Amino acid sequence: MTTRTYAMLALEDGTIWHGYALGAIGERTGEVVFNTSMTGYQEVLTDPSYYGQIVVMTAPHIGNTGVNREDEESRHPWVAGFVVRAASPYVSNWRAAQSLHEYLAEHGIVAMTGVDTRALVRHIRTQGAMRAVISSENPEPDRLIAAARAAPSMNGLDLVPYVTCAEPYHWVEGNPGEWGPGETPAQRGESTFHVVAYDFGIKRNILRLLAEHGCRVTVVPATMPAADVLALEPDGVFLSNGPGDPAAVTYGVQAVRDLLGKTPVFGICLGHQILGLALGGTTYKLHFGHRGGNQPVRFSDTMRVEISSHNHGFAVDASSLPEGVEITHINLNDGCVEGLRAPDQRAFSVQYHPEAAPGPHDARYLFRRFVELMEQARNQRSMSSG
Ligand SMILES: NC(=O)CC[C@H](N)C(=O)O
Repeated sequence: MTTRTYAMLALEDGTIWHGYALGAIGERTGEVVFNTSMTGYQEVLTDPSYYGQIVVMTAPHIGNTGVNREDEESRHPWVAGFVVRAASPYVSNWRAAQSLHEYLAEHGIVAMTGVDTRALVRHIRTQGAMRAVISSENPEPDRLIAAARAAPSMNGLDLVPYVTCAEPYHWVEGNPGEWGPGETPAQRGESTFHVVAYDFGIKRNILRLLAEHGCRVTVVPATMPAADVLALEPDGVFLSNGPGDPAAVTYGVQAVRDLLGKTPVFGICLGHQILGLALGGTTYKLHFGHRGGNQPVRFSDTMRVEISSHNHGFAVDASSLPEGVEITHINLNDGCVEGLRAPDQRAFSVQYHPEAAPGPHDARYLFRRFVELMEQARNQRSMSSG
C-alpha cells in the first residue's frame, strides 16, 4: 500500500513536481528520463542501464501485477528513483510475490506516486533529460533545486564500474517459462559455441537468449583486457548494455579495438556504442533519449520495419563512421543510428533491445545472426587449418 507522506521531485531548471512517497523514504539524485512502455516496470527497475536515472513511467497505472522472481533482469533494482501517476494499491497476479511498494522499500528505492506524469513527461520532452533530486525525506524546494544543479551531468560519466560483475561466471539457463530445468542446448551438453560476454550491466534475458541459441556463456568483468578474453578461446564476444556515457568507457573501447578481426563481435545498446567508438566513430547525447517498447526501426537489408524496445540516451553519430562500416538500422522517428556492421571484422550491433525485456520480439533474428557469424568463423578456421 502507498503511504501519504509528501514527496517532491526537483529539476535543475528550477521546476518542482509534487506527489506522495512510494517505496523507501529518502533522497536520491539522478538524471530524470521517461519510459513509454505500457508493461514491464519490473524489467525497467532491474535493468542496470538505468543506474543513475530517475525513471518516470508514462503508463498511468503501475504496480497492479506486483513483483515476481522471474521477471528480474538482474539481482536487484538499479534506478536512482521511480515516478508514477498512480501506484496500484492492489496486486493481482498469480506470480506476484510482493507489492511494488514493498519491493521498492526493501531495496531502498525512493519513488513517488500521485505525480502529474503527463505534464512532467511533456516538460522533459521539450526541455530534455536533466539532473534532478527526488525526496520524501526533506522536500524543501530551494535546497533540492540546488542539489540537482550540483549533481554530475550524465555526459562524460562512466557508471559501468558500479554495475559490472566482480568475477567471471557461467550462464546456461533459458527462459523459465519456455525452457524447463536442464533443457537448453548448453545444459544438455549440446552447445556448440562459447561466448564471452562483457558485463557492462548485462540483462538476464540476453544471457537466456544466448543460451537458447546454443551458446555456453562466460560473463566477464567490464575491465577484462582483450588478451585475457582471447585466452578463454571464445567463438564470439558479446558486448552488453549498460549505464552512463559510452565515451567514458575507454577501457571497453580499447578492449574491443584489440578484439576486432580476431573473433566475431555482437553488441547491444551500450555494447553497440562501444563497438561504434572502437571502429573509429563518435557518440553524442540525445535530447531526451528513447525509452519504451514501440520504437519503429528499419533494417536496410530487408526494408522491414521492426517494432522494438529501446533504452538509450546516447547514440552513434552516423557521419563519424569510417569506410567499411555499414549502417544497418535506423530509427524512423528521428533517423538516428540503431544498428551497424563491419563485415570485414565480423562485427555488428544494435542500439535497441532484441532481448525485449520488456517489449516486442521482432528482433530475435539478431541472435541467430550472431550464431551464423560464429559458424562462418569456425568453418574458415577449420578450412585454413585443414
Ligand atoms: N541500455 C543501454 O545500454 C544504454 C546505453 C547508454 N547508457 C545510453 O544511455 O545510451
